[in-house]
Amino acid sequence: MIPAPAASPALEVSGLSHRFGRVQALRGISFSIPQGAFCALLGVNGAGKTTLVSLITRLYNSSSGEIRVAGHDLRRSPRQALAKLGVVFQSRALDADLTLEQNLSYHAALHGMSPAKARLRIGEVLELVDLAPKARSRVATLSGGQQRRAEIARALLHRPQLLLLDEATAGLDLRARADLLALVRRLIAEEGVSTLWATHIFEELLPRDRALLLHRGAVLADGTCADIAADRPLEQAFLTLTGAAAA
Ligand SMILES: Nc1ncnc2c1ncn2[C@@H]1O[C@H](COP(=O)(O)OP(=O)(O)OP(=O)(O)O)[C@@H](O)[C@H]1O
Repeated sequence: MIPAPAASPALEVSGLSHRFGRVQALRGISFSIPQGAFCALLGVNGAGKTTLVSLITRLYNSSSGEIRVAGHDLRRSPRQALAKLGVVFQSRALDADLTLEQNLSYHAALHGMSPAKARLRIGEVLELVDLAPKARSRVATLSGGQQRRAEIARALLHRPQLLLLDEATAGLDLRARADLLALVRRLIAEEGVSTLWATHIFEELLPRDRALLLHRGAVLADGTCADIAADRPLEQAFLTLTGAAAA
């Protein structure tokens, strides 16, 4: 294995394509996310967001192109690349009948951590997501927002450099959404974790946030929300851009 250069971007995607039978879901897309950055992934239904997330998590193999996580090529060094990746899926990955601590111990063991290391790290991640007092609570007894934070704690166990969140705030109330987003922004600032955040909720984004707008499998815009919005509300810019591209 060739060691990754120290200052590699958290994620580099180049010339990535994928097709499902006759449907070309991604058409040679390229972009990169530097270390310690937040990037929103936007696009109408069917734009290719889930396909992109599935290729980065190696659920599917791409037909062509390259994905590098923290400098590690996902095809040639999958173990090293995936070790740098934490994922929060839309669906739940924690067992609701077990306590938070039991769930995290199980996932720490999957990452090959010794019980002693796991205990330490579980304490750290629960502090990070403000759930330390809930360690012995069954996941089923946590609120929706707490459960999403617990999922983030799970995703952080192995100290990833890139956190991938697929509509992590879907179904949460306004307060829980704001708290979750504040947590992710704190992780970026304090832990240097980069984030790719797939969302349909524009109010979550700040003008300075980077956004990648996918449309029909291609990158339609890549820049700050302020640049993409160009003096319009972001939502209106999104509708105009995707409408014009569809015409
Ligand atoms: N398993 C599959 N088999 C066939 N076609 C698929 C499959 N998964 C996705 N597609 C097609 O690939 C294209 C991209 O879909 P994808 O799910 O990546 O979009 P999306 O941006 O995630 O949409 P949404 O916001 O609805 O989740 C669409 O045309 C979709 O119909």
